[in-house]
Amino acid sequence: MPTEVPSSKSPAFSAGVEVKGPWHPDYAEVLTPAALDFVAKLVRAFGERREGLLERRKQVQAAWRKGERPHFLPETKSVRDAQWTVAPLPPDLQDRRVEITGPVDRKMIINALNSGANVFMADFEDANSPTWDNVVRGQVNLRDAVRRSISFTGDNGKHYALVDKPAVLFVRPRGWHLPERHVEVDGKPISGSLFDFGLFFFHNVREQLARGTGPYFYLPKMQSHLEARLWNDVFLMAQDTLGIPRGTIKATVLIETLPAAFEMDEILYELREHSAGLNCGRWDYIFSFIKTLQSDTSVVLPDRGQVTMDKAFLNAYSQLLIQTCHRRGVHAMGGMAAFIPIKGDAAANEAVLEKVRADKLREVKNGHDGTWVAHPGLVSIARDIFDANMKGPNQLANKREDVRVTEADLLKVPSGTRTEEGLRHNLRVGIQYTAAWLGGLGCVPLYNLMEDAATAEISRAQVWQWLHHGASLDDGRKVTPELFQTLLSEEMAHLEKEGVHEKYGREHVTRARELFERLSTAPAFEDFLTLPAYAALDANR
Ligand SMILES: CC(=O)SCCNC(=O)CCNC(=O)[C@H](O)C(C)(C)COP(=O)(O)OP(=O)(O)OC[C@H]1O[C@@H](n2cnc3c(N)ncnc32)[C@H](O)[C@@H]1OP(=O)(O)O
Ligand SMILES: O=CC(=O)O
Repeated sequence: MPTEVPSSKSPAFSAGVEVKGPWHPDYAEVLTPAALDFVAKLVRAFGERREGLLERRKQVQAAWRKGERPHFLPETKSVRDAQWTVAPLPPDLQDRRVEITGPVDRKMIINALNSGANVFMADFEDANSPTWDNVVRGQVNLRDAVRRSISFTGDNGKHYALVDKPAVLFVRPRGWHLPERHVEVDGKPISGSLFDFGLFFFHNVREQLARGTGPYFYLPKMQSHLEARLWNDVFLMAQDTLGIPRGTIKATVLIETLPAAFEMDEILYELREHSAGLNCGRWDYIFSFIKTLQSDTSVVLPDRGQVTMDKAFLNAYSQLLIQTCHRRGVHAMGGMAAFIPIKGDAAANEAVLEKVRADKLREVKNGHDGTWVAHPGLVSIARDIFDANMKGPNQLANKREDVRVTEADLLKVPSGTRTEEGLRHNLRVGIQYTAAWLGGLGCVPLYNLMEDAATAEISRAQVWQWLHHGASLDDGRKVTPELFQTLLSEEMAHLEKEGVHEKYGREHVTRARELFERLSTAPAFEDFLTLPAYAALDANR
């Protein structure tokens, strides 16, 4: 949680490097002049290219709006057809059967590293609200975690420290679209990705190598292999600058946008010296499916709860991901079941665990090499399924040559119903999550599900889509602005009764409602919820 930020002076940074955020003495551990020089070097080398790629996203989206569709690229056919494999992986990345994820909160980092999972992915992206304090303190926490000196004592006196064999650490920096406005280089806010990656790499790479592990990353929300090429070039410069051998960094790319699913080979190829495979980021993928095909009236999805991994388009993408990774000799990671344990209701809890088991069983049988869980209470559930069905450390030998996935398979619109309750659920979840996020919490339990930026994006994108296309509900009514306003008022009253205003702060709920309403009713689809939300986030925290 954010802590009070006393005012004290920051050190002098090099010319052109400015820290705009409030200063706390604890930050001095990571916001050193040398570390920020390193980040600034990356920003100066790659900032413009990043901006160009973000501009390219806009142009490509404009073409999709006019009816073009993502497709396998003719110009990279030779990459897809050729025989090549990615560089071998270090020993501690051979077996990744269970990975836990979570925000960069100090207590949660310790809990996750101690959870018994093979890997912990510390998340500056979907599970983190990027307040200044969260992102800097997150770096302090990870620095201490890498050195195994991290500890924490809760208000209740409970003390937390690391076990002897913690999980292997991965870090997910923010996606290319997100800025870090509290640091400027040459008068411009910098990239959140380069800030998160650069600081972590600078402070920890040597310590990690000395401890027999390495700098491992998850790379989110990429839309093309050109964006992967940018990451690869960042890695090369980062390693060269610190005198670290090329290929030391390993990164797993989340395939969590629809266009990226058409460029999986190409993404692995760009990163082949640094690749640690691909992961099915299913929640963002569903969001991206809506976003990419936003203007197509025939692509109006059913209730969020019905868009499950057995739907044809999701099944096709996960099978193609497994086939692609195994052909290239690298791990194909499964995704996140959003279920979390239910307290105080044994039967409901068992039902949830059964759903998680079924999800993990589907993944391991398809050939995934590991999977994600959102909560320590699910580690053993996922492990038992993978232990029983995956005999070696991974399934790289299972080439899945039987898989045939076409462009049409990846674009197949899922069938199902749209209901008033589905619409209400999206309103409740979208507004509550945004309120929590504005208060500094990037991941919250809502109605027995883990909700983070990716799942909230689905909720708000669906509301926009249903309104924009005047979608029909199962009872024959159309989703009109009037119906939206009626349900929104009722749901706000419902949230008040549930105590949400007290829990997340009245001001945050009010701002979340305003934001949600504006994005839902806007004529044009907003690319990311977190961009306008970042503008609404208190810059002094
Ligand atoms: C779509 C995607 O991008 S997925 C990746 C991003 N999402 C995530 O990483 C989800 C991470 N999960 C979470 O943040 C949490 O599980 C939540 C917010 C959903 C629920 O958290 P809580 O309400 O605290 O759950 P609960 O009360 O059951 O937690 C019990 C204990 O487990 C800990 N815990 C829960 N989830 C995690 C986690 N993912 N990592 C570490 N510790 C955790 C809690 O801190 C708590 O610890 P304590 O008993 O020592 O106080
Ligand atoms: O980041 C993961 C996802 O499912 O989205």
